[in-house]
Parts: sequence; C-alpha cells; structure tokens
Amino acid sequence: MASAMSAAAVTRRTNTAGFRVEITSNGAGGGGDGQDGRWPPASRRVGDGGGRDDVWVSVDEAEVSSGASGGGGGRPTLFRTYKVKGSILHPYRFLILARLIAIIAFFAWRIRHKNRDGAWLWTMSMAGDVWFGFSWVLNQLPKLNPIKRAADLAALADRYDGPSSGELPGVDVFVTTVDPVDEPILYTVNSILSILAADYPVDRYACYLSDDGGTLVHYEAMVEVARFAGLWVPFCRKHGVEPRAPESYFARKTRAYKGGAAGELVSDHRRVRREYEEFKVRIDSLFTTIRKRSDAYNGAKNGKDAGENATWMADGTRWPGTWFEPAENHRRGQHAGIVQVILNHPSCKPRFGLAASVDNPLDLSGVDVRLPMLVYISREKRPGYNHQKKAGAMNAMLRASALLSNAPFIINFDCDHYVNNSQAFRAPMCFMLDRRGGGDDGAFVQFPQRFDGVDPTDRYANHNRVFFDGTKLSLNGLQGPSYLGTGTMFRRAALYGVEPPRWGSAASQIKAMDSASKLGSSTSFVSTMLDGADQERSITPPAVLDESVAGDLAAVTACGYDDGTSWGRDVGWVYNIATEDVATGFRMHRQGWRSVYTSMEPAAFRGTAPINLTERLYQILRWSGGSLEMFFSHSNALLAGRRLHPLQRVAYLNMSTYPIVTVFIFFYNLFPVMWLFSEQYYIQQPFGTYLLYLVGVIAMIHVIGMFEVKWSGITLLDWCRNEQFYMIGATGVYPTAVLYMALKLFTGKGIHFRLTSKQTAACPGEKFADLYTVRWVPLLIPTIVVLAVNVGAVGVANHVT
Ligand SMILES: O=c1ccn([C@@H]2O[C@H](COP(=O)(O)OP(=O)(O)O[C@H]3O[C@H](CO)[C@@H](O)[C@H](O)[C@H]3O)[C@@H](O)[C@H]2O)c(=O)[nH]1
Ligand SMILES: [Mn+2]
Repeated sequence: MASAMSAAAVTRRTNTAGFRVEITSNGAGGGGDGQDGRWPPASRRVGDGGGRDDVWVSVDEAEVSSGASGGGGGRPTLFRTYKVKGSILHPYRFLILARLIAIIAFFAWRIRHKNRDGAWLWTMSMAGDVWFGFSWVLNQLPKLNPIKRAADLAALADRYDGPSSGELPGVDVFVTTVDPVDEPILYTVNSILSILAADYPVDRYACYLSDDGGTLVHYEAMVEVARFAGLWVPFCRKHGVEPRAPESYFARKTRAYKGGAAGELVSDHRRVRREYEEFKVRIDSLFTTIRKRSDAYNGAKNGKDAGENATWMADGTRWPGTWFEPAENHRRGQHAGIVQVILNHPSCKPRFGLAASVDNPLDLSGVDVRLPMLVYISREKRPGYNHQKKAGAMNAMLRASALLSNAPFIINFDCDHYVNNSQAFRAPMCFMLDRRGGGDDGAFVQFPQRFDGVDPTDRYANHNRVFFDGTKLSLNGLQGPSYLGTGTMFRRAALYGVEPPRWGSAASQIKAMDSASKLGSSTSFVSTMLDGADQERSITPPAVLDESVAGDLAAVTACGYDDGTSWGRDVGWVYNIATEDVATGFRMHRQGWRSVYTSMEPAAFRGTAPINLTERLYQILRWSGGSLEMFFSHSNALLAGRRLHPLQRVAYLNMSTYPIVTVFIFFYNLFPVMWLFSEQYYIQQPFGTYLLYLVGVIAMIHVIGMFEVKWSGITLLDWCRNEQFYMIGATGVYPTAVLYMALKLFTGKGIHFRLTSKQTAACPGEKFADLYTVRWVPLLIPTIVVLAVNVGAVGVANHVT
C-alpha cells in the first residue's frame, strides 16, 4: 500500500562545499547510475543496463527488424519495448488476485462476526480496513502490466546524423529558478553549462532560464556562464567528456575516455579546471561585485537623486529587476519583465576553433566552437496578482520561447538538476519520432529523478526508487507515467492543449481555436503556434531583436497576460494547485495523449534531494496536499471522459487520494487507549481467526512487494526505506495535508507552500551534517500525540494490573 508518494525531491547543502558526487557502489536500481564512470559506447542501446534478461523479454523484435530492413518506408523504429517474463509475471498477477480474494473473504467474515460489545471499535476498524483494502486496490491494479521502453540511440543516429539524413527537430530547454541563495547559484550555473554542452545539434536547441527572483546576480551569472561555456563546451566536445556539468565532472574519480585526442587530455583538463575554479570565484563574488559597483554609482549620483539605492548593471544602467535594497518597482513580487538574449542563435555551419597558441592553450582547431542560444527571462511581477509559482513561470517561458526559437519539443527541469548524460536530449526524441502509432500521440517522455548527495543508506527515502522504478514504470503498460516536474520532454502542441492527432491534426485544431479568449491577446504569439506544432521542424532563428519583438516579449511575459484566458487550465501548465506537474500531465492523458517512461544509463538527469528531515517533510506535505487539491478540483480523475484508460484513471485516483489513509492509521494508532478501560474490548472476535487473516493478508502484500523488487530491479534497502518513510509520512505529514484540505474546502483559502530550500547552515566540511540537524517541525505533532498516548496507556495499564 505504500509508495503512493508523489514526485521526487530536491534539496541540498552548502554551496561552498559544492556538489560532491559520491562515488559509491550503492548499485541501486541495476547499475549505480554510472556513478562509477562507466560509459556505454554510443552504439549501445540505452536502457539495456536495466534490461537484464532474467526479467525482461522483448515484445517488438519483429516490428523492429522489419523497420530496420526499410519495410515501412516512413520513419524508422527508434525504441524497444520489453515486458516482464511469464515466469515472474504470472505468479505476480496470481498473487494479486489471491490477495484480492483474501481481503474480500476477510471482510465477509468480519461482517458475519460483528461484535456485539464494543461495536464502535468494530465499526471504526472495519471502516479503516475497508479503506486500506480499497486504497491497496487503487495502488495495485495499475501495476499489473509493467512495460519497459528503451531508446535506440544508434538507430536515431543512423537516421538523423548521416550525410543524407533528415534533421533532428528543434528543442527548447527550460530551467526555473527563484532564489540564488535558497537554490544555490552554483547548481544553476552547472545546470546551464550541462545544457549548453549537450550532444545535440547546436543550432537546433535553445536554453531558457526563468528567474522568478528577478535578481541581477542570476543575470550576470548567465553572462559569466556564456563566457566560460566558450571554453567548457568545446572541451567537452573535443574529449567526449561526461557528465558535462563541470562540478560533477571534476569530482569524478575515474573517467572513461571517449574523445579523439587522449594525449592532450591531461593538459587540457588541467587548464579547464583552473579556469573553472576562477569562474567559480567570479560567481561566488557576484554578490559583492554588484554591491560594490552599485554603491559606487549610487554614491556618484548622490548629488542629484539623493537617497536612491539602486542596483546597477555593468553597463551603468539601473537593473530593471529586484534591487538589493527593495524599492518601488524593484522588489520581490513587483518588478518589470526582463527578456535578455545572452547568446544568440548560432550560424548553421560549423565554426572551428583556433589552433593552440600562447593566448589559447587548448588546441580547438578541429572542434566546433559554436554555442546554442541562451536566454534569460524574468517575468513581470505586480502586487495583487497570483503569480502561480512554477506553473506561471513555465507558461511565460512557453510563450516567450515561441517568439524566439519556437522549437516543436520542450525539455524542462529544475535548476538543481543537470544533464548527466550528454545524450539526454536524443533519447526522448527516439519516442517522439518513432514511426509506430505510439509516436505521434505521445505528449511527453518522462525520465526518473536521480539524486546526488543522498546519504548512503538513504534514510529519508529520497531516492524514491519504488515510486520511479516500480510505479511509474508500470504505467508504461497503460497510458504512461504521470508528469513529474523535471526531466521531461514535451511536444509543444500538447502543451497548447491540442488533442492527439487521432482527433484531428494539430494544425486544424489550432486554426479552429478562438485564439483571443483562449490564448490571450498577443497575435504575434498566436501566429507562431502553427509552426510550433510541426514536429519535423528545426528551430526558428530569431529575426533581428528589434523594438517590435521586444514589445511582443514584454506582452507575453506580463503578469496579467493569462487573465481571462485558458492559460493554467486548458493551455500550458495548470494553475491553482501545489503539484502542477501531476495535474498538467493528467490533462494530457485525459485528452487521450500517451506518455512514456524511460531511463538511460548513465542517468539522463541528476539532481539533489533534501537530506534534511525538516525539508523532506515539508516537501512531502506539498505533494500530499497538492494531491488532495487535485481530487477536489477540475482535475479529478472521476470527471475525466472516456479517453482516459480505465486503469490509468485508477492510478490517478490513487495519486489524488492516498493521504486519506492517515485518518485510519491515526485511529489505529490510538487503539491501545482501550487498555485504559477496565472491561475487555476486542476489535474483532474470535480474535484468533482475526489475527490469522491479518497475518495472511499482510504476508501476501510483502510477497507481492518482493516480486516488484524483482521486476523493478531495486534493492531490498530501497524497498524497506520506502515502507519506513511511508509510515513517517502517513503518521506525521498526511494529517496536516488532510487538515489543510478540509480547511481549504471550508474557507476557500489555498495552502501556502514553501520552496524546498536547498541550503542550510550546516558546516560545510562535514558530509551529511544536514542529516542530523533537526529543526522543530510542527508537522510531527500527530506523531508525538500518538507516541504520548501509547506510552501513557501502557503505563496506566501496567499500573492498574
Ligand atoms: O515561484 C516559484 C516557485 C518555484 N519555482 C521553481 O520550481 C522548481 C521546483 O520547486 P522546488 O521548491 O524545488 O520543489 P521540489 O520539491 O524540489 O519539486 C518537485 O515537485 C514539484 C511539484 O510540487 C515539481 O514542480 C518539481 O519539478 C519537482 O522537482 C524549482 O526549479 C523552482 O525554482 C519557480 O520557478 N517559481
Ligand atoms: Mn527542486
């Protein structure tokens, strides 16, 4: 019954200590995520790492080989599908059926043996058991048909990289950040560098950073990134470096060499490392640099604009975003919108670097030195508007990118995640471009979230392996995994609320849209939509960024743009919910779109998780609260039409009701209070048979769990941690989520959810220091009540007897 926890997580510790990448042999999930630096040759199929054949068998061998012989004439087959071997799948399904029968028998027996005395206890426990049984069914049924899908990178390369090949379509990559301190800027710059260095045609993707803080520090960090990328990216290309986030790369102990100039690696490496250290110093000192500069400008101006305390850009103009000293129109939640193209779209022809010389010690003569487009966006903020957090930022970015590059595909991840496998943009493309039916009605491809810096025994179940490798993978056998907020590739048309091609081409649907009321007032934006829906397209190199483009950009990133439109409901990321990700994916599934869950080796993306208990609990609160909000919203799975697969509906029901279990767990936990009464009460009589039933159904759930451990390839430890942390969440956090939801239903006020903080003041030298810093968490009140009541009851009982 566990594992209903939503999405996965992120937080991290000290900035200065950096992103230490552990080199462990944890081995969780079949192969340690490439942490040991193993690297499969480009021709190897991704995902095979987990596709051990004692569990998985191929189901599309025939289709794939007929595709390879050029049969279809159209697009090739670009991914492989596997199902669980019969020898595991059949007993697994049989056990699920057996348990279903067992719990029905159990309820029937209990009803036939209704307690006469202590009827209240019986009724309550019966209600609890019914809910436990029901929620188990919700959780279990969608897992009946686990399917694994693996991208065929070699086939993609054959088809799209050769001289006579078609072109890979364009991709817009979106990263969101809010605060340069809570979300340490070092992670954000690493994230951006890893994107700029990805192995994807450089003129066919663009990178967007959305900064909801509107700080000059972020903007200048991007300028520094653009400069350092001029060295970092060619270095990555020349030597085939992995991973391409410098902090993780330099932390790595062993590296397999993939480049073509092994002899120069040592000196190049040393040089780039030195430059990186200097780059980090510049990033770290941005706060002071900008402050000093601003003080100087403010001082000089003192005569005229006495008292002005502006924050100044390097070119001597006032920063339009937030200032160090908040002022009218320059504070959090109140500032102008900013869109700055930091790196322009590159030329379509390769540009090779210079040979080694005194000024440039790296020989880049055979290396393409172009960089992809990089854009900084901070949407407008005004008091009185609900800015809708991440969802609002994503929608503003979706519109601004349409005006600038308008790629038909979009990749989205959080600023604390980075591209860990340079092929990460190619792998999801294999699913989007596959010639088989599934290809065109796939709305998104979801990668699991993988994390660095989690303590080796993963005390707070941060890796969430049961959720990713089990629950999400099994949804592949239905309509596909839910969207998890990060590590996802989308089809742009699906984000616009268009229905899958079976119900009409994207073009005809877009033409039919009543654009002004649905999509807002920017005709320039609306006119990009047709192109944006064409999946074969590359990206649009932006025209000269003249006044009119700037005006359009300002319009689509303005805070009131969404007012009175379908944005946040039928278009873009969904609003008014703490877990915008699940709700946004749900809208697509409800329309009949499919999604794909896939993983690759080494992991496509990696991020950081909150190893501090306080942060972790608040994160779980946001997810569980958001999930209940989903149930009580237009995104309720019961309201969806017939295009939602029946078991997919069950999966979403589970995702939006799982915290309710806490009510019953709470009562069960208080049952020992009955020791306080002098008469004897029994939950159920005859008690012996009752116990036997209980032991039976509990044993079965664990045997089923062992089968899941087997097919998902997780470790026993992962499984135990999940069970443990489920109980912590269910007793400590879900009660608060349920209370919040009840409050919201009665008062109409939503929950204020805080950002998951990625940094605490723990001492930088000590590796998992944060694990042990316990801050007072009101969330734990229910747990403490339960503990106190139980200890008290035992004490009283002892005293009485
Ligand atoms: O006003 C805001 C608030 C948040 N964010 C960004 O949203 C992302 C996620 O926020 P965070 O507080 O780090 O949440 P997590 O718990 O780490 O996020 C998980 O859960 C969220 C849903 O609750 C998903 O959106 C995330 O992708 C998923 O990683 C980060 O990049 C933030 O910068 C914004 O852009 N604007
Ligand atoms: Mn995060």
